[in-house]
Amino acid sequence: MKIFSGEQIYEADRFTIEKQGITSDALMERAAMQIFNWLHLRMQGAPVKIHLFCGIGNNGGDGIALARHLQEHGYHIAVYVVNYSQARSKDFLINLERLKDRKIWPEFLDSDKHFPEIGREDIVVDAIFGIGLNRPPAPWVVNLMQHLHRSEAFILSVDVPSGLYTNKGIENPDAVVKANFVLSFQAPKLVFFLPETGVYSNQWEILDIGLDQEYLMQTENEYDLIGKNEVLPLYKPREKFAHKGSYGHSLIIGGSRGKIGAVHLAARGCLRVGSGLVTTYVPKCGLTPLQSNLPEAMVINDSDEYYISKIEFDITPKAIAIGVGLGKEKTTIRAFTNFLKANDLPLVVDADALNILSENKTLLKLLPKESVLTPHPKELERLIGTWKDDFEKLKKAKAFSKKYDCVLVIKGAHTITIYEGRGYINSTGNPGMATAGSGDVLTGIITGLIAQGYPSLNAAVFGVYLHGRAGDIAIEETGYQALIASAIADTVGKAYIDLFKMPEVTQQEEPQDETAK
Ligand SMILES: NC(=O)C1=CN([C@@H]2O[C@H](COP(=O)(O)OP(=O)(O)OC[C@H]3O[C@@H](n4cnc5c(N)ncnc54)[C@H](O)[C@@H]3O)[C@@H](O)[C@H]2O)[C@@H](O)CC1
Ligand SMILES: [K+]
Repeated sequence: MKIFSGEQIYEADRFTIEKQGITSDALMERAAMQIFNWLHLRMQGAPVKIHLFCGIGNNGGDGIALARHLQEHGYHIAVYVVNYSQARSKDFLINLERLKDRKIWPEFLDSDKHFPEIGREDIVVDAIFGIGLNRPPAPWVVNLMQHLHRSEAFILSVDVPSGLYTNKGIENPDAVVKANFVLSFQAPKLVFFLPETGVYSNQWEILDIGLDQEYLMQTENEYDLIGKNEVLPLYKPREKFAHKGSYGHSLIIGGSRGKIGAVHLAARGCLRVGSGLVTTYVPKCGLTPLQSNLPEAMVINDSDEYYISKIEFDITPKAIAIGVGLGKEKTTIRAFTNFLKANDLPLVVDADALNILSENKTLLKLLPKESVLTPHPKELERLIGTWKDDFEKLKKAKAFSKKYDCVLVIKGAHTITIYEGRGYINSTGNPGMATAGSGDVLTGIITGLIAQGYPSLNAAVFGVYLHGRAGDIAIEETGYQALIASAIADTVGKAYIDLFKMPEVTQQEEPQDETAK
């Protein structure tokens, strides 16, 4: 699913209005109607008090129009205009008049003197700011936001949690509404997926307000949200007359004393994702545990007992992973450097191999084209330097990926894969996956996909998706806390099967009513 910038959404808005020959007010009416339908379907007329806090721009206009529909259906509402500016939008004013025509008189708030009482069981609709926020909210508006939070009422934000910018980070964490649910128009917003801003939109859903499909299809976007529909075209089916050699030989180099498990987990993910053959390259101490616990994997031994000291092998793998459990012994750094100088096979670089690269940046130039690097946030910081907010992080990550022609997989709640100036945001996974070895499994999965002939970028995007989906399926049995990395690897099969499951049929929403009287 495409993610658009704020400007692109405004442009889509203008384009739609012109092409469909409608007014901007009609578009606002669609938006309000969609939110109303969503709420009405769930509330079924329940006598819960709904407090609507509406700004003076179009986000506020959406809220005011929603208030009218709620009132017409007998809901118990209270409407407030958060009067932070006199520059009211045209469509806000049109809807305010419609409200007054129905004898609904909003309360105007313009200081922190009289904030309304809100019960814990009430619902708050946050339509204070939308994607038009362009400067910090006034202090009294920040206080109002805190008042909303203190009420502990359920907060439903319209389009975005008020106070979030679409193109920069947060200046004051108190100046953003923490939404329980966000109903966003037409396309998800990038801020929902970034670690600093994503926490303000706990759950979200997209409402289709009929923006022009042609515009949406043709507009080049920088970020995509990756779900089943996006990965299905990447999937390579197995051939009837294939043999294990057809699906590639993966080599996993890593491990050190006490960290052989990391190699085991990577190899396990690699096997489960379908690599035809998997060989591990480990210090001598890794031989017995690997051979006894993972008989499907072959083992090549380093000459050193406890550390990788020389990387030499006489096989020709189709993909190599390096770094899991590797450690940073001097002898290992030397071996890694020599390996990089000689190697031209596709690489997946993780963990200590990334740390060695960060400390010896000249080595980065030795990476083969389209190598996949899989840093977690701390490893990323060591590679690209610090950042002031997530937007700057993405900018720096793109520049790094361009400079070294590598696919950068930024691991997190929503892992983002960066390549050629674009970002692919993963939608699968859960907090249970923040567990030891989960990243090793991912490294193995991506390597196994490259070995099977997937281009690096596809392997990264698809691998991250499968890894997250496996975690999502696995927690159905284990819950978050008890999920361990080997279970993620062992559930990759179910994640594959799940790719071809039809979505369950959801309840039909009520038909739209676009008549604004
Ligand atoms: N195509 C779409 O997506 C549609 C968007 N609509 C709504 O329109 C919203 C955008 O509306 P607007 O552009 O009017 O902007 P907002 O309603 O987000 O903001 C209100 C206005 O206040 C001003 N402002 C910004 N920051 C301020 C601050 N800190 N203090 C005081 N004033 C400030 C700005 O000039 C801005 O235009 C969307 O988020 C959405 O809710 C809908 O009405 C329907 C169509
Ligand atoms: K809002």
